[in-house]
Amino acid sequence: MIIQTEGLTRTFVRRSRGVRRTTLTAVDDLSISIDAGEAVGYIGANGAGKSTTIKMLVGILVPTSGSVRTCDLDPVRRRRELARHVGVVFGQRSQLWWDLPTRESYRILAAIHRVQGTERLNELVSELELGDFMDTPVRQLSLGQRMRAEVAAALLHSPQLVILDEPTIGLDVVSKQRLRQFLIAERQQHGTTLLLTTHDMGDVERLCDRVLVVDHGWLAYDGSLPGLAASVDSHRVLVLDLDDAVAPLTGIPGTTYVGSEVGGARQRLRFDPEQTSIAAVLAQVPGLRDLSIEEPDIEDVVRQIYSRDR
Ligand SMILES: Nc1ncnc2c1ncn2[C@@H]1O[C@H](COP(=O)(O)OP(=O)(O)OP(=O)(O)O)[C@@H](O)[C@H]1O
Repeated sequence: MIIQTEGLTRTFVRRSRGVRRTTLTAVDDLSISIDAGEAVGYIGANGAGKSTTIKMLVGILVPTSGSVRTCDLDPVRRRRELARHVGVVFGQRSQLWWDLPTRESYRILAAIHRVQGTERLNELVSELELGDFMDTPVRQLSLGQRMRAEVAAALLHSPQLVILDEPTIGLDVVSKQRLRQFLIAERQQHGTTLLLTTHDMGDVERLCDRVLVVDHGWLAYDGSLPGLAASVDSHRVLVLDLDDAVAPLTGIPGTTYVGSEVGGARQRLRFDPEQTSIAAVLAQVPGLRDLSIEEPDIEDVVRQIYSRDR
């Protein structure tokens, strides 16, 4: 097991107007297990408790109660040893030296982590396409270049676990794609475990085979991405193209009429796969020319989970 938490909880005491104290539970009784080689998306609204969890996983923050083990170590007591097994990328914060040429940061990091030889660095430079700006000071890099450089910095010591906090924030489509492809390949080649927080559902769809949703500090969902869609009211929608414009197709069992276009020649019906089958619905549709199915939009699904009351 790479990450194991049991009842992990962290509270913060806040003073309002200097006198009254309120206690905020940022992470609430979190129990999760993540196996070696998994790729897990950790998602939740702003302030849901994602960063607080990550800080406890890497030993920056001490839990109020409960237990946590990362790479089989107690992160607070064995923080330095843990750093050898974990790479962390914080989208907003840099671990590179701003005024030095990019390559110098790698030289320093290689010394800190006692990385022998240049084989790993060469691999990262080639796969993340860093070659063109290795001699450029970090502060002059574009956001996309810098993010790739950050990922290389976090992975230079070949960590077992890579934690990425908003790795694709602000990146253009091509840079996002490149970074995602790199992470997929890194995981395949080295069996690296990935844990990423993101507000970009594309990251989760492309990179993760498991998703954890945290809501006000507690775990609202743990499972696959398709399962997440099924866990809320997210029925699929049948889009029917008909030979002729007809009156709204209301009243087909197991379906709800959503709307029509082209004067009624295209109609949308929401259906619940547990109540009816597509075949049964189509048997009642006159003059069907074409058909498509709209899957639930994952952003909508997540929005519904966030807005759900506890
Ligand atoms: N050092 C602190 N002192 C007091 N409250 C804190 C502290 N750190 C975090 N919090 C509070 O704990 C809650 C969880 O914060 P956290 O940063 O973990 O959320 P997050 O899910 O990472 O949010 P975001 O998506 O905005 O990064 C928030 O209400 C935040 O204000």
